[in-house]
Amino acid sequence: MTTLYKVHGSQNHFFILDQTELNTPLSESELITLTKKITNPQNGLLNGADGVLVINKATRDGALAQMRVINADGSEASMCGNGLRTVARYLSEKYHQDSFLVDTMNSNLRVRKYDDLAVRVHAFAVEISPVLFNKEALPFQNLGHDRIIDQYLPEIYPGLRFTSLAVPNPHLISFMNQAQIESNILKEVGEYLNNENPYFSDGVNVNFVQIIGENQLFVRTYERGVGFTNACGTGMSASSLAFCLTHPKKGIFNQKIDVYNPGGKVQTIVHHENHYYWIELIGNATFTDQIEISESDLHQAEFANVKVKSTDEEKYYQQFSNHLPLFNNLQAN
Ligand SMILES: N[C@@H](CCC[C@H](N)C(=O)O)C(=O)O
Repeated sequence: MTTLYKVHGSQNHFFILDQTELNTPLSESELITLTKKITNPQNGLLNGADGVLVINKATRDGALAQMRVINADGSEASMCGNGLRTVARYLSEKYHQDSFLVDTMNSNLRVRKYDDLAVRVHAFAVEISPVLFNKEALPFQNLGHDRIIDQYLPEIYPGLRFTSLAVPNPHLISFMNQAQIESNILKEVGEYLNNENPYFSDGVNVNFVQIIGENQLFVRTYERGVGFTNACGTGMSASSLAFCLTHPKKGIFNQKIDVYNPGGKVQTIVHHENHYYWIELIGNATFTDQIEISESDLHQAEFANVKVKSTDEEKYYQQFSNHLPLFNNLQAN
């Protein structure tokens, strides 16, 4: 038997699979089949999820373990901010360390245990980097720009200004008012750019942002490989950097920014050091369920005989999020 964990960061839900605990790790095709099946909101396990976070032995020196991110559609993402917080917690409890490096697709990233946000709402802070703006890194084409920072892009949506950056997964960000953020525009743009299109050939995570006040944002995300999600950690981090760059009177470098989302709230700190940007993402790492499954059922993505044990952490997370202020009709509480 082995154990899977159902977890969330700001209600961005994942299953954690620790391949180092298995006698035979899942093959690539088994991982994709498992992810597509277990994350399905209708027929998956525990109402599905946005992806599977896979833990392997580290491949880079200095890291405690490797994290891979498999999106719900079976594609692989280079990073996942909300997911990294939950993996950081898992590894912290497994190896009894509070501060360490996690090996991700492009680099080792720093993670550290953070003060609980409320009673039984455990939190971690994680590094989001490297940050890239060039069109090859996203990638984007046919837009007439090498970098997109606060540009009108009528090809994508008339009247909106966009900023695009990779952290290192790709994001397209637009600042807008409450009516626009609550409208159907995100669905339209997100679906268009995550299907065959002339501009973002690998798809892109689309983040629509409402400025609430100084160092305060609300972010709504259409996620590549997933669709609408309650929260996207890399998206909220990329949006915070775009905020500091394009609205410097309200978004301040090196200060905490409150980032609200339909699933709760995180905080970010945008750093600009030696000509490099990096973002610290701070938020909950909530473990809702522990799932016992036999290795052969795991290899076959068969869930009929699993044993699920729920924790009490969701109740405490709900108490925490019920006390957050409401800014629009998109928030869950
Ligand atoms: N929700 C994640 C981002 C997951 C990756 C994304 N779907 C992609 O393909 O880039 C987060 O919390 O950062």
